[in-house]
Amino acid sequence: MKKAIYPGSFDPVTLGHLDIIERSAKLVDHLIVGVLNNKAKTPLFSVDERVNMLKEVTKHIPNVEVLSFSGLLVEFAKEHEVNAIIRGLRAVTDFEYELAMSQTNKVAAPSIDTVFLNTSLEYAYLSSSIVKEMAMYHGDISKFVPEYVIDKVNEKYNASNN
Ligand SMILES: O=C(O)c1ccc2[nH]nc(Br)c2c1
Repeated sequence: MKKAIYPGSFDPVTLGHLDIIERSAKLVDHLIVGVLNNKAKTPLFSVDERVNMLKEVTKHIPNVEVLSFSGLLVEFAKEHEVNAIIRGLRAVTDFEYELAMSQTNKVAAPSIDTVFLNTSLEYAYLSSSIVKEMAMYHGDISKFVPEYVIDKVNEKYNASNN
């Protein structure tokens, strides 16, 4: 059984992330979407909120499981006996960091390879940070995130403006 993990912060999940998830799920028997609970950062959404949004927007994909994790990705990957870590590459600028991370992870877990998927061109510019910046200034984010996520993001900024 081929298992992979697609890790990220997903703060919030974007259409770019969902594109990678849908395509990755076709490549393996089971895909874990791993939501990083990074205590060093202050995300807009709690880890539970991010997990719940991902569960909702991936419920149409039967072989996808959404889990959160703290600490090292490779330890979580070993614990779940995955064969591969999947990462999306939007542009050349992503590659330097991703290459360093994949090489580090390979040393830490030689049995686990990192597999890169090119982000679809329509989402190559997209990031969670851009979505949050647009929403902060009440821009239209409907082309950037799944429909279920639109209101969740806007509520965060409408609440903070009151
Ligand atoms: O949203 C982000 O910050 C982010 C970062 C890096 C990324 N690579 N592929 C995708 Br989709 C992607 C998204």
